[in-house]
Amino acid sequence: MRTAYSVETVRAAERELMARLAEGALMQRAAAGLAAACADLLGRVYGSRVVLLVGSGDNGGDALYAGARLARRGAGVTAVLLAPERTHGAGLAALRGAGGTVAGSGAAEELILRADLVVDGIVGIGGKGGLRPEAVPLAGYAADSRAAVVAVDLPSGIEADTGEVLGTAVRADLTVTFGTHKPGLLIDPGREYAGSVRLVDIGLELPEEAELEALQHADVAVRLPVPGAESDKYRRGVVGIAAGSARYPGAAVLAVSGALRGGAGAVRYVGPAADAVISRFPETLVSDQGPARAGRVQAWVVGPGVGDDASAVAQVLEADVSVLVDADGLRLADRSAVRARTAPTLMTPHAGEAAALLGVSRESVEAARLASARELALRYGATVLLKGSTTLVADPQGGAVRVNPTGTAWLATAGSGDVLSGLAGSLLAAGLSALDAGSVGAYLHGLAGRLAADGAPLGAHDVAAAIPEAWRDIRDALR
Ligand SMILES: NC(=O)C1=CN([C@@H]2O[C@H](COP(=O)(O)OP(=O)(O)OC[C@H]3O[C@@H](n4cnc5c(N)ncnc54)[C@H](OP(=O)(O)O)[C@@H]3O)[C@@H](O)[C@H]2O)[C@@H](O)CC1
Ligand SMILES: Nc1ncnc2c1ncn2[C@@H]1O[C@H](COP(=O)(O)OP(=O)(O)O)[C@@H](O)[C@H]1O
Ligand SMILES: [K+]
Repeated sequence: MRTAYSVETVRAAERELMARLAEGALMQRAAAGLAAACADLLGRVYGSRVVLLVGSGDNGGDALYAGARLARRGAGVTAVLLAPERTHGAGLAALRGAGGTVAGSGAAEELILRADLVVDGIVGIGGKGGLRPEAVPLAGYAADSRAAVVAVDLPSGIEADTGEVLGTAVRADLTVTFGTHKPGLLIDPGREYAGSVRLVDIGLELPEEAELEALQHADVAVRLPVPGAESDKYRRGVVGIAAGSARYPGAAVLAVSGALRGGAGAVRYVGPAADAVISRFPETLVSDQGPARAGRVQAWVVGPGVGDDASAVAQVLEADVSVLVDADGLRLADRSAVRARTAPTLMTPHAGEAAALLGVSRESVEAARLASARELALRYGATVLLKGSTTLVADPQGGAVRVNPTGTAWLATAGSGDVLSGLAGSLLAAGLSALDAGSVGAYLHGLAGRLAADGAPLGAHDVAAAIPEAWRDIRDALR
């Protein structure tokens, strides 16, 4: 499991550790890791041109000490100081002692454009409210330069706790982060600015419960439902799909296609698209009765393409089994009916649907994904899977939010959300908790999307077809 902790938690762990270590030891650990990562990226350190962007805090101190290490290995290192009178003194002395130089901000543009490597030490976890005006041009020069850009701890200008980007931020090829990932490195839009992320262990002792968790292959593998010798189709779980309409029969077909590959023993379809479903997937059990009379299931999926069938949504919400609500179902679901449920509920909005439920703009959900997912979970008393470039899954009772690391923008294609709803619903029917079904479903779906796309456009049905390959890839992690 990859985890991320809030700034407050990092600060507390840092204080606790610093009390036991010699002064400056922690910064030396950070700087050593940073310098090693820069050297790896440069390939050849000797003779390379390195520019340090140095702010007024310890983030700038890290950059200066790392710069000193690179200068001792023969790099030409120049520091651009944003606040010369408040620069980390010992760090600056170390750089100068190693042969590094300091340039005024007037020389910054030319230096950065000619550099091989730019080290962004403008601001780290002490930053708030986006880049200050004096730092904005430097981010622009770094973006225009052919130099590799390495961010110290996090790209300056992204909010460490949320991934929000207020105005301009530095775009990094690599972020070298200390002690733990910060939430903003895993959640868009911040994640996009971070490039690849390298974690340097500086010995922080962190609490059990993280702010954010990203499942990895091994974590998913142990959660995948696998039939045993005693299994039969009913014991594996039956998932009911209430989806589709005369206008949108395809949504039903796609949700069923995901459900058939999600580990349930049987898929029961209820709705007006039974002919389309059966002709594509003859193994589906179909019913033309409403969900309340369709026969037993262990979990329901309701919503994809149902149009205005509020009755199907209301019937499903009354069922005493796990329920996944998606798409039209989100619009039609009565909030008090969702809140009154005692069995688990998983809601799967994209940013636009989440915005409508919260009564805010889509842009504000996209800018503050973590807060939006948490707020929705609280309001509805349901687990919320917020879809998009970094899919998040939040439980209503709090705890670590799961962030999905496997997505690909190729998944932004009509109907791929329907496949996800069937898939995650199937995992619910197989017995996973709402948090696990959502996060394991998103992980499989993202990986299937990557495998199916392989760098080229795909259709939603391709994602469903690639789920078994994704599943096998994950299972192999246990071998
Ligand atoms: N925690 C750890 O375990 C370890 C932490 N370490 C390192 O320390 C870093 C944290 O250092 P930090 O606390 O000194 O804060 P930092 O990020 O340098 O920024 C504060 C300074 O920036 C300024 N400033 C603020 N906002 C700004 C903005 N928007 N745009 C521009 N400037 C802005 C602000 O100015 P002021 O408000 O005072 O005018 C203040 O002077 C951390 O990220 C990591 O790199 C490692 O060395 C070892 C282990
Ligand atoms: N930029 C993106 N990067 C990664 N995944 C994305 C991106 N955009 C959308 N997705 C994923 O694609 C799927 C789209 O679902 P949804 O918006 O419900 O579309 P539809 O209603 O057409 O099925 C979701 O799983 C979502 O997380
Ligand atoms: K930084």
